[in-house]
Parts: sequence; structure tokens; C-alpha cells
Amino acid sequence: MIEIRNLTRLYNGIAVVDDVSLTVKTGELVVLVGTSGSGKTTLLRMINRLIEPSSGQVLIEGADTATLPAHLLRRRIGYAIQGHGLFPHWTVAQNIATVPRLLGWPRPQIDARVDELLALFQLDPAQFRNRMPHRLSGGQAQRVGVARALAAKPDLLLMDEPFGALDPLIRAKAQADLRDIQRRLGTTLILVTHDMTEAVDLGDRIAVMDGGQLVQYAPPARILTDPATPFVRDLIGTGDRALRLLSLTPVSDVAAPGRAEGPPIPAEASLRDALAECLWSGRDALPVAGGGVITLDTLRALARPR
Ligand SMILES: Nc1ncnc2c1ncn2[C@@H]1O[C@H](COP(=O)(O)OP(=O)(O)OP(=O)(O)O)[C@@H](O)[C@H]1O
Repeated sequence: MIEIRNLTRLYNGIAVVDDVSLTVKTGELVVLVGTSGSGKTTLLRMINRLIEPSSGQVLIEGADTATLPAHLLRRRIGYAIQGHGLFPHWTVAQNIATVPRLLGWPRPQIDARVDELLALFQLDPAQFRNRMPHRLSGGQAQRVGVARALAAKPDLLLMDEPFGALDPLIRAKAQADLRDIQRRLGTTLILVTHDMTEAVDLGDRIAVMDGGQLVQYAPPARILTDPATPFVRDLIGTGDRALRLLSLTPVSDVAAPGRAEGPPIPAEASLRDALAECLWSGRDALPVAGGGVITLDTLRALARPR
């Protein structure tokens, strides 16, 4: 568990992070979101002490991070940034191995870990192990950056706009991969973005920052249906909030007994997908693969605040 207590950072007497407190449970994915300059990066970097707090505390599993040497703390915490930040004169393998080497892992274990991570991120080890960063595409470099952050199997991973440079298709794939890997490894992940769609898609909980303050900290459905301030409402936008709400729930969660005509929808599809399919195929109800049905009436009821 990560406990952030009354964390403040002043620059020239002005609080750019202003008395922020929040708790992140182990294995949770929390997204920090807010407009440019709202203090997201500063808050994130105070967690691994790339920036020292002016006041307040960060506790990891009950231990105050101020009591550890900062460089040792950073070896325990994975960190990935926009534009990947790879060392240009090191190969992909050397980049990924940075922290395991600092921690003194034996060579065979490092090599195995590098290959395991490359495979996990769908980069053929034989092809990519010895490449230099300038011979990678933006998307590949980004994946190597995330692999490097995960190399020493950190319990905590901090990511600052990790998908900022990716085109929409690769971005969606990278997001899904990250979510999958994070769930499988049980990593606690705190991710900064200014993209509310990314926050809603990825976050177990979303922390909304405005002018250095934490204005709402809640699960995505709550943020969508009950924004705490006009700023949060503006940030979400109201145009497609019904669809965003539907996108949070898989069909399998609400399938009811019954029968319907036509091809079934996969159980893991979202309610948003189900609505699109109803509209596209002109049906009032869809069979769900594996059993049950989903009806337009149900979708209508679930697309509103409950
Ligand atoms: N070293 C510094 N000295 C003075 N002011 C700073 C410093 N670093 C950040 N700031 C200011 O602190 C505020 C918050 O910056 P921060 O980078 O945390 O915002 P952000 O929400 O991550 O923004 P963005 O989305 O643009 O990255 C900004 O107004 C910024 O100008």
C-alpha cells in the first residue's frame, strides 16, 4: 500500500502540489489526471524522490520513504516516462538490464529476464536484444522503456504519459498489454496522463488534480456520474459520458437469462460494444456467448447515473 500524506511541494513560495493525501492499494492501477501544470508530474516524482517534498510524507508498505537513501528507493520503484528516456549508446538489452545490474543480479538471470521481457512486449529477442535505440520505432522504444521499468520486478511502477508518443492503434494495444501485465504481475501502478479517456479506460481509481490540489479521487464510474466539481465535469466532457459509462462494464456482468435471435456477442465485450451491435444489427436484444441475453432496455438503464 502507498500512503501519500499531506504532500506539498513549493517553488518560490507557491505550492505546485498542495497538501495532497491519497492511498493506493497494493495491485491497484491509479491514474493521475489533470490539465497541464496541475502538478501531476511533481506529485509522481515525489513518490520516488526524484523531487523532494517540501512537506508531507510518502509511506510504502508502512515505511516512510524519507528514511531511505533516494537512490536505493529508486531501484525498488519502476519508472517510465514519455519519450522512453532510453540511454542512446546502450543496446536494448543493456537498457532493460539497467536496474538488475545495479542490484547485482547474476549475468544469466539478467539475460533471461531481458529475453522474457522482450517476448512479453512482442519484440523478438534475437532481433531486438542488440539493437541500438535509434534503430527502434517510437512504439518499440516506448515498449522497451516500459520493459526497463519492469526489469527488476518492482512492486511499484510509476509512469508519466507513457503512451503520449504513440499513434492511436498502437496506443490502444500498448494500454491493453500494460493492463494485462499489471494484473498478471500484481504490480501497483500509478500513471500520469492528461487524457481522460485513457484514465477511464485504465484506472481502478482516478485522482483528478487541479492547481496542485486533489479535487476528486474515485473509481471511473463515480467520476463520470458524480463529478465533484465543475472542473472535473469539464475535464470529462458530457458529450459521450453515457457511452464511457457503458464501456466500463463487460456484458458478462449483466447478462440475464433468456433467448435472443442472431449471432452472439462475446461475454468479455463491453456494454458499449453491445449497444453498438444492437444499433448496427437493428436488434433489441443479443444472445451472449456462453449463455444469457443483453437487452436494449438493460443498456438504457445502465447508461445513466444509478
Ligand atoms: N523546477 C521547477 N521550478 C519552478 N516551477 C516548477 C518547477 N517544476 C515544475 N514547476 C511548476 O509546477 C507546476 C506543476 O508542474 P507539473 O510538471 O507537476 O505539472 P503537470 O500537471 O505534470 O503538467 P504537464 O501535464 O504539462 O506535464 C507548473 O506550473 C510548473 O511550471
